[in-house]
Amino acid sequence: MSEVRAAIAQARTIVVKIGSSAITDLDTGIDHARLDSLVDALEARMRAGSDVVVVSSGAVGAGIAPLGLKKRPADLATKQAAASVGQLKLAQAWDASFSRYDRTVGQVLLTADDVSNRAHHANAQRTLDRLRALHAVAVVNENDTVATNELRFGDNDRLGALVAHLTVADALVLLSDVDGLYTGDPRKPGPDGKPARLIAEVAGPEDLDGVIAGSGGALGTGGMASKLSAARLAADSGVPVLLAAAAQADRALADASVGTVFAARPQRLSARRFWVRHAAEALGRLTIDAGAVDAVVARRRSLLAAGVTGVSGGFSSGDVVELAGPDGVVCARGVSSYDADDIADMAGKSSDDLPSDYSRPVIHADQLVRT
Ligand SMILES: Nc1ncnc2c1ncn2[C@@H]1O[C@H](COP(=O)(O)OP(=O)(O)O)[C@@H](O)[C@H]1O
Ligand SMILES: N[C@@H](CCC(=O)OP(=O)(O)O)C(=O)O
Repeated sequence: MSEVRAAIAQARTIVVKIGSSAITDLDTGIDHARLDSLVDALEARMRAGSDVVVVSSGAVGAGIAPLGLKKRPADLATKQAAASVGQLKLAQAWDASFSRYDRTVGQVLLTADDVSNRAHHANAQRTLDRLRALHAVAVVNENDTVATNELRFGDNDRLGALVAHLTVADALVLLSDVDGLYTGDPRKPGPDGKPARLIAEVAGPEDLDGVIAGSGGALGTGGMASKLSAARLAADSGVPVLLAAAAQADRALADASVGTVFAARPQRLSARRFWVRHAAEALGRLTIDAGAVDAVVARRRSLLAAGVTGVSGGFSSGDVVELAGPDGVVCARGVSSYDADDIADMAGKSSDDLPSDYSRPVIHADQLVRT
């Protein structure tokens, strides 16, 4: 067995994210039989000594049938109404299923701000830790009914990876309706007419060359692209990932012998750099010239005012901003040393031409993370 599979099989704390398609059905809502067999596998893993945190999608999926809707709603208000009906049913279903084992369940609904704001972050972390200490299973989802389009996690694969970071988990398991990562969408033939192939292990980004990450099913949100970016996020925090079918949850959780595994980077990013790169909301953008892109990306230098060509957003010093090159492509994120208005005045000026109050770099190298 590969080292990555062994690490996942032996992980002490494990976050298991379950996709909508694994536990809900458009016509009938929650599939209780499938949920029960998932809980059987989760309970077995807990009895073997692991702490498990569940990230469960399915609120919108579970609300569709009770509201008499025919398909996953596209507009925000109906999606939120469906989530409000469905989340109640989902939490009840998890509770009922775990109660077969006398196991207590706690519902944790997070908004993006709970993770991007460092003070709230500590709060969410404490709640998850305390539930774990009290031997209750946390069932986490996005607080869909209050989240707006601008401030969302985007999808629960990302939420799963962020929760893995928050709980300093040793592994993240993504359970879906597909049994792993394929070279292309397994529902379609590849560009060469041949069927897509399952990839057993992704050691690094080079193994993803040529892979086509397609969209999801009728109930899923992000499709394969969101799973790949969640795997990258988890890798940055030192957490290996297993992507497998929910129907194979027993094997996925018992010995990680199915699906696709993604290796973690050998050294996890520090909590601060992880926050700058992945968790914080960028409150503005600095456009920088080609020389500054080279300094920041290739030479890992601080960003000086001379290389800034444009400023957007109403951010303050201490906020996270994106850096984009002349082509508009974001190349880094960092913590700004100044307010947006000050940078607009400083832009393009060399350090010698700036008053002494403005002698610090716009973003210090220690506060910059390449994307
Ligand atoms: N390269 C790929 N490998 C595997 N599945 C893929 C790929 N491209 C697209 N898919 C589709 O992504 C779907 C899973 O995404 P999604 O529906 O969002 O799942 P979930 O609800 O579990 O989050 C699969 O059903 C599969 O058809
Ligand atoms: N928070 C949403 C889930 C969004 C989502 O990412 O769904 P999925 O792609 O099925 O994991 C819900 O509970 O319906």
